[in-house]
Amino acid sequence: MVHDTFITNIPKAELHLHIEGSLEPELMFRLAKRNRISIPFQSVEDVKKAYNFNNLQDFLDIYYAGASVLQTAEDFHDLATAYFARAAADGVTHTEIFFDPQTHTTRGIPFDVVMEGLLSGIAEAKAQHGISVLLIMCFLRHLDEDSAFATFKSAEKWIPHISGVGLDSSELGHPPSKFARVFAAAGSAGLMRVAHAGEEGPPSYVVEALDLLNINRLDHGNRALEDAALTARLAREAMTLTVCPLSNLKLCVVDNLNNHPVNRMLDAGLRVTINSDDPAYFGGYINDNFRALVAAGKVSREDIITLARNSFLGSFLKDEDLATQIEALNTFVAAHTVSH
Ligand SMILES: Nc1ncnc2[nH]cnc12
Ligand SMILES: [Zn+2]
Repeated sequence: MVHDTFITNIPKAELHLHIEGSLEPELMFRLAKRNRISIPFQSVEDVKKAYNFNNLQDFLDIYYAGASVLQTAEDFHDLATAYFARAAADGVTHTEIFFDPQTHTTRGIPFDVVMEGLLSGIAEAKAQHGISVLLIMCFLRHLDEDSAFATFKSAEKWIPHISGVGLDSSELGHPPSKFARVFAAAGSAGLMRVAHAGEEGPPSYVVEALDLLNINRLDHGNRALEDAALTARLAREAMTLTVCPLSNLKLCVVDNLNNHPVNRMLDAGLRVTINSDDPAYFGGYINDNFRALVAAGKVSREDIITLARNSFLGSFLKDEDLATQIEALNTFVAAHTVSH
């Protein structure tokens, strides 16, 4: 396939990855057995057959059920290290992962157990793969503001280990405005802010995320394209969009990758990045997303370089670390440029 090894090896960051969405069926079975949890599937094939979704909610119902096998710090450690190994093999040198504390605390799993497991997984991955990792704690938008504030309170002692807050789960009917106050509190605590908006929700949700949540980065953002003034604003403000092509396909945000808006986004001057969202559920990790776009004729080799560069520019890396990552990318590109 065209650009295959180039995609594999180009240094890149992943900025939209739900760690719970990287739970592969094999690990789900292993953890179910280890923790004596019953899951409504007989086999790995059975699980994979269930991964047919008509919309975001269809997926979320299965995703939350799958997360029930995660019980101990060791489980979160194993989940995280499996993803980091896979990402490193895909040339990911930096990743900013989402985790959903409420998915676990509402089942009686303490916040501290989640953090201890993830942090030990991160330490191991840094040592083994040299990958750098930042953590983004997401609030579930189908739950209320009080629950988000309670989560934020539980996070207090862990704040030095958390880079930002995010907003995910069922978008329709749960506008960003619902979380304006908790995002303001997070901002005051020095945290960065991101939000899913415009995945299924209207362009007005993207405007709310910008104006009421003061986001530093927009997750998905597809439907922003329906509003020309909003698109121009996103380009002018150099807002990074974390776009997830295979997720969009699986959740019927697009009917076909030939109709994916990534090229229109690039043409509009948007700072687009490519990400896998929930790779265990959507049939591919980050490079599978790149490859699918190339196969659909959506992106060129030059675009791949732009997308990789955007992934670092849109990251929350600090100056010196950002410069190091960009330098490694430039070195790679220079070494892989055919001179005429
Ligand atoms: N794509 C997505 N949209 C909203 N919430 C999510 N949680 C996990 N994946 C998600
Ligand atoms: Zn997502």
